[in-house]
Amino acid sequence: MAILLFLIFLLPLPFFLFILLKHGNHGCNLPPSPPALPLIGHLHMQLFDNSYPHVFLWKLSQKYGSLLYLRLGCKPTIVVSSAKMDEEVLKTHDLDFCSRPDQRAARRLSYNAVDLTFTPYNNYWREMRKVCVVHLFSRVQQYRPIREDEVARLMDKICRLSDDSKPVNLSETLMCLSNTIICRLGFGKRYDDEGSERSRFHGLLNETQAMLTSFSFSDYFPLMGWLDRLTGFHNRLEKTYKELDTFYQELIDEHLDPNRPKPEENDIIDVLLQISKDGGFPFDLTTDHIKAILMNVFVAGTDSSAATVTWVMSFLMKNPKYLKRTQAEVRSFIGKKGFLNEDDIQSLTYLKAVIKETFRLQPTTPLLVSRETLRRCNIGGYEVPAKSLVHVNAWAIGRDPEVWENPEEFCPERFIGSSIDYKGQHFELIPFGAGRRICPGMRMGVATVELALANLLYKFDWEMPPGMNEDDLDFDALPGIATHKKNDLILVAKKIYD
Ligand code: HEM
Repeated sequence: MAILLFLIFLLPLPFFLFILLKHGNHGCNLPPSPPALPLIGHLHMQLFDNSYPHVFLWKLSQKYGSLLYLRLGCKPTIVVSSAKMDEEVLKTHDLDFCSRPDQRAARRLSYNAVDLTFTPYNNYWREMRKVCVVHLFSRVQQYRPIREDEVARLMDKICRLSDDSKPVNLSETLMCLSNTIICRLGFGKRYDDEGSERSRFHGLLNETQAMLTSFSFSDYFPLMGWLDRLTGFHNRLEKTYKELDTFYQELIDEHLDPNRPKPEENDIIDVLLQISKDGGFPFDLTTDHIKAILMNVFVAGTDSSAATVTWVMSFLMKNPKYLKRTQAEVRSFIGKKGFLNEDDIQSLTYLKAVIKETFRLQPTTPLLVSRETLRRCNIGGYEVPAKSLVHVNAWAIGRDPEVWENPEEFCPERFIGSSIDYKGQHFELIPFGAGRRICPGMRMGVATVELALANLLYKFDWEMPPGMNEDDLDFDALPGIATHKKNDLILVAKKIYD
């Protein structure tokens, strides 16, 4: 089968050569690049390297520089790996770099890019971003009761496990927490922990993430898109699309049911249906648009916060000195409170420093900040072709030796008294990206991370399961859009008071 595929792949060789010549160097001064193979360019390199994509690209940048050129099939690709270069790309030249690549799975699952995340930069994106920021992402405070209620329920669940001397699978419980928060604020539903609807949602989310990160021939060899049918990519994508579409349609139908009780707080579907009814959007806001935005909120909003809290807990367990210090700060409320709310958290400067340090160090896929150049431009003395795929490697930037002292160390103190934050003004720390496309859900994401983490440390002491110690903690990551820990983080919680 593999040989057959390879032969089929070689058939349109003349077309390829034509395209390569068309997209070739043509004497332009491209950034440094490793040697490439004919046709596939550098696509094979990742295949034969066992490292994670962020580590693999970082290693290449150490050899070729912080602005690196790769050719992935027919797609010119730029990799950015230093604070200085990402400032060039995300600030100085943001307008040239603020589009998104047209990728097959993303296009299909976003109803032909009528969403916010996968839409190219144009007037439509600007209007869509405005509507989403004003009506959805600014509602951080309105959704505060949902976050506080869900974190309180999580604490109760961990208390019960602690009473029964059972270990806590933090990776799993934190995923459940952020899924539940998104389901409640997205479509006003709270699924049972073990119910079939929850596993349906979870399964759909995993499949969507898998499709968005799977290899498709059409993304790198536009004339070979038909090979996606032979590899099974096409059928899998269509199946995922149909299942997701049915899921969204059921939710929208429930919201349109005149007998539905009026909710206390409008969820995202309510808000979008209202905008569509009022005509408050310069383009038609159809059901497809609403479904596409829901996909963005699910994909971007669920895993990332859960993954971050799990990484923070892993780093703290590995570094007990910092765990104790964070707990000491959080526990200044003892005797006054049973639960820390979002007001209490504002004063927790050390906890915030720990979160920043985790953002700097946690494994992050370079896919997260994936852009496309709108036009040909000059960066750092090099030319970047129009329609280049751009990967900004936030993880590599977090260890840029020009800005970080001892970049390998976990040291939250580096942020105490420092003005550096992750809000898009400091290009050495960009977990949420920067510039026009910066994550609009940052405040929502951070609110969940801070609240969950503060209460986990406030209410419990944490230990490794019996027979294990901190040397058994690993920091292996899973590939995906949000980078999760490969092995679940399982710890024992000890209640510090009743
Ligand atoms: C810890 C949590 C989160 C992290 C680390 C994160 C990270 C990111 C990053 C790196 C980008 C790409 C930015 C760029 O290209 O410059 C992004 C975009 C985006 N994020 Fe987040 N995010 C988080 C939470 C959320 C949440 C909670 C939501 C929604 C409820 C959300 C919605 C989005 C959307 C819609 C975009 C695309 C924006 C556009 O293209 O205009 N994110 N996020």
